[in-house]
Amino acid sequence: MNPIQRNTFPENLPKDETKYPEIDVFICTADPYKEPPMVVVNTALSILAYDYPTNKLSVYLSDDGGSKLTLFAFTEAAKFAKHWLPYCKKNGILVRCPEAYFRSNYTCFPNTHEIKLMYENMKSKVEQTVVSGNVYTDEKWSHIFSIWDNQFKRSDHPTVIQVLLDGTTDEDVLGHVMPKLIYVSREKREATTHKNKAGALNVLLRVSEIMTNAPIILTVDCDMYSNDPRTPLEAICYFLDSSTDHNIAYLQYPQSFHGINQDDIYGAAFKFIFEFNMTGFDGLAGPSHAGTGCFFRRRAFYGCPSSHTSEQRRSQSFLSTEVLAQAHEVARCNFEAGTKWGIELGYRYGSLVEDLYTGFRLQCQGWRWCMGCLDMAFCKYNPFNHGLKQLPLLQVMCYINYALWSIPCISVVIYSIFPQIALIRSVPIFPKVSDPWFWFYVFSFIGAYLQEFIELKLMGGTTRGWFNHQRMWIIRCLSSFTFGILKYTLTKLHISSSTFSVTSKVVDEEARKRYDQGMMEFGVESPFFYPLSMAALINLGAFIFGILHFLTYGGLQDLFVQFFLSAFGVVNSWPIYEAMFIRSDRGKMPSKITSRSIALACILYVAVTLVI
Ligand SMILES: O=c1ccn([C@@H]2O[C@H](COP(=O)(O)OP(=O)(O)O[C@H]3O[C@H](CO)[C@@H](O)[C@H](O)[C@H]3O)[C@@H](O)[C@H]2O)c(=O)[nH]1
Ligand SMILES: [Mn+2]
Repeated sequence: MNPIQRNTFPENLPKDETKYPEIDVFICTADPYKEPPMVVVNTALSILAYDYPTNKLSVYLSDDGGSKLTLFAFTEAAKFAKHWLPYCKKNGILVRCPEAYFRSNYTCFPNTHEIKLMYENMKSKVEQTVVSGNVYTDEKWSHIFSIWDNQFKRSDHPTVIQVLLDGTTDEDVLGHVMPKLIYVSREKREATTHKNKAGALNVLLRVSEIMTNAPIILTVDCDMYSNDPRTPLEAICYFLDSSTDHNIAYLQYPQSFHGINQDDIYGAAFKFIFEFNMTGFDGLAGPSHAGTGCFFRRRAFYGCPSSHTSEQRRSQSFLSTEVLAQAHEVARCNFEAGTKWGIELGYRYGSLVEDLYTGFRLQCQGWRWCMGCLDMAFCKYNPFNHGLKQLPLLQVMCYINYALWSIPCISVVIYSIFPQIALIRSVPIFPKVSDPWFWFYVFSFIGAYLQEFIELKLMGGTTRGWFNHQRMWIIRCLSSFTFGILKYTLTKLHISSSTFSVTSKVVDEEARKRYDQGMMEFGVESPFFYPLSMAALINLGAFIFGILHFLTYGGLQDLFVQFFLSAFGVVNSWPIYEAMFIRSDRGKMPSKITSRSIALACILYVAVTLVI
C-alpha cells in the first residue's frame, strides 16, 4: 500500500567516532560438516573488517556443533585477520569476505599476491584438518583444545568460551587495535532441550551482556557474509538519528544470494520477500525479521519500549576471571529453567522460524520496525488473536500470509491430481467453455499469474525467471509444504517431533556445474519426490488422453479446463520427466523412485476411479 525505500547518509554522522555505539555481532554455526568452518570463517572476516572503530566491535561465534575443528579454523582466522584487516582498509576493498574477493575480478595491489597466498595456506590447512579430524596447532593455542577429551560429545559437553582476539593486546600488522573475537559453545546435555538457533542466540545475548554489553547487536547466519564494509555506519544512522523513532527495535537488511543461476531455476532469490514484502511491511509497522543481517537494539530483547535495562559499562575487564566465570554460568543449559527467557525475554521459542516469530512478537510489544510458520499460526500468540490486538490490520494480514504460507499446498495437491484423473474418466468437473462461469476460472488464473508476472518484472526479473518461480511454487507445494503440513500434524498429535535440520552449505562441484547449465537436481532418494513425480505422471497420462480424445471425438468443450490443467502440469513437469526418463547424469531421479512413483500413480488412479 505504502512501500518505503530508504537511504542513509553516513557522511553526516558525527566526526567524533567515540560517539558511535558499540556493536556485538552474533554469528551462528551448528555443524562443521554441513557448514564447513571455512564458510564460517569467511563470514566472520567480512565482519571483523568492517569500517567501524575496531575498539567498538565484538564478534561472537556461537558453535552449536561444539567442534574443535571450527574453533581451530577460528584460531587460524584470528591470525590471518591481522593481515587481512589492514589490507582491506588500506586499499578500500569493497568485498571483505576473502573467498568472494579472490573469486572476483580484483585489482592487484603490491601485497595482494602475498595475502592471497596466506589465505590459501590457511584454507588448505583448515580443510585438511576438517578431513583428518585432528587438530595440530601452535603452542599459543594448544591448551584451549584440551577440553575436547573422550567424554566431550557434540550433544553432551560443558560450555566452552575462548577469547581469540581480546581487543587490547591483539594488534594487526600495522599496530592497530583489532576487534574482539570470542568463540562460544554453550553447554549441551542430552537430557535438556536446546531450542535450536533461538536458544543459541539467547546464550549469546547473555554472554555478551556479561562481556561487552554493546547496545546494538547484529545477527548473522554463518554463510551470510557482509558485502559492504559500511553497513554498520548505515545502520547507526537510524539508531543515532534523533528525528527517527526511538522505538526502532531492529533494522533488517535484505538477504541477497550469490551463486544463483541466470533464470533462478529454484526460485531461490526470494525477491518477493526481500524486495516487495519488506518494503510494504515497512510502510506499515516495520519489516518482518529474516534471521540474518539484522541490527537490534539490545533492550528490544528485554521488554517493552518503555522498559529499561542496564546499558552501563562494566568496570571489570572483560577478560577477568570473574567475568569469564559469569559468562560460563549464563551459558549453562539449565540457566533458563524457570526464567522468562524465550517467553518474554530474548529470542522467542515455540517456532522453528524464530526470526519471523520473534520479529512479530517484538512488534506486538509496541516496538516499531522491524513447518515453524504453522507453529506461529497456531500458537498462543498467533497473529489472528494476539496480533489483531496490537498491530494494524494490514500488518497482521502480512504475518498471516507468512504463517499460512504452506496452506495453499492443499489446493495445489487437489488440482494436480483429481481433475486429471476425472479427465481420463471423461468426467467433467468444471464449467464448459460456453458456460459464463468458465470466465470466472479464466479470470482467476490470469489474474493470479499476471500479478506475479508484473511484480517480478518490476523487480527486474526475466520472463523465464518468472516461469521458474511459479514452477518452484508448485514444486514446493507438492513436496516440502505437503510434508511440512504432515509433519506438523504428526508433531501436534505427538507421533513425531520437530527438529531444526541445518541446511548443508557444502558445494558439490559437479552439481554446481549442472545447476549453472540450468539443470535441477533429483539425485537423492528423497521421499519428497514421490508426490511430485506421481503428479507429473498423472498429468502426462491425462494430457495424452486429452489429445487422443480430441483426435477421436473432436472438441474438448466439456473437458477443456481439465485438459488445460494437465497441459499446464506437463509443461511445469518437464524437468521431472527429463530426470525420470532422459537424463543419465548423477542428478537424475534414482530409478527406485521412478519405478515406485509409476506404481504409486497407478494405485492412486485405481483408488480414485473406484470412488468417482
Ligand atoms: O540448532 C541450531 C540450528 C541452526 N543454527 C544456525 O542457524 C542458522 C540458519 O540455519 P540454516 O540451516 O542455514 O537455515 P535456513 O533455513 O537457511 O535459515 C533461514 O531461516 C531460519 C529460520 O527462519 C533463520 O533463522 C535464518 O536466519 C534464515 O536464513 C545457521 O547459521 C545455523 O548454524 C544454530 O545455530 N543452532
Ligand atoms: Mn541458511
